[in-house]
Amino acid sequence: MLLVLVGLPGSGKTTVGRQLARRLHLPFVDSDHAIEHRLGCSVREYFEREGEDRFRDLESEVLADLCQNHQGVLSTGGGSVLRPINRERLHQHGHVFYLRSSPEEVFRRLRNDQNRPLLQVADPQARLRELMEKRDPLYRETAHYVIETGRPNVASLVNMIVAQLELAGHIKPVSPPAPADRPRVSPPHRI
Ligand SMILES: Nc1ncnc2c1ncn2[C@@H]1O[C@H](COP(=O)(O)OP(=O)(O)O)[C@@H](O)[C@H]1O
Ligand SMILES: O=C(O)C1=C[C@@H](OP(=O)(O)O)[C@@H](O)[C@H](O)C1
Ligand SMILES: [Mg+2]
Repeated sequence: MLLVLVGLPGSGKTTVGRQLARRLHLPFVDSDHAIEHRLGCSVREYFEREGEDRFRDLESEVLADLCQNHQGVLSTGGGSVLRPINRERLHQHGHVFYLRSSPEEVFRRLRNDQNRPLLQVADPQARLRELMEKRDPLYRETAHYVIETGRPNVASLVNMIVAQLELAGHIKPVSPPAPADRPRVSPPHRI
């Protein structure tokens, strides 16, 4: 089984994907990490040195390989949906979850992050709004499920994905998370 996460940079694909894999006892891979492993340098470095087209070529190759050979959770890079062939492959091989975040929310998270080459511009918030406008339909086209990442923390998002998979009959009901992974509930709501 292949579970795929797509969404804007900063929507939580890497973080949520890793926790989801841990929860379901599945192998985890992030396509950007696989690319970095092949290159021996960071995505940002390669992107800036060789340009976006070269990066997208490599990204397509790595995604094709992972769609064929990886079983478990696959967190993608935010631009994985740009090429139609990637969208088709991901949709066909995986159960795809779109972590849908607003540009404002993502901006708050990534304000001080220098690893996203597309956001190293004078007005990253405007850039994120452009990315959202262009990519939201592409994420939707690729995905089987849309998960709104508004308020929930990482553990709650993992729970939502697990619940969707159980409901669709793709996995058997899994045991509740270990205490450390459980979403925190503030005291007035504790039962
Ligand atoms: N649901 C969430 N709530 C709060 N912070 C989050 C959430 N998801 C991710 N983050 C934080 O946002 C940042 C970007 O997350 P990351 O997983 O790298 O996103 P992506 O892989 O989609 O670019 C990280 O610092 C991460 O800890
Ligand atoms: O949105 C994009 O085009 C990109 C997102 C990045 O991954 P994250 O979505 O994990 O930040 C990374 O693949 C590269 O910098 C390009
Ligand atoms: Mg990531």
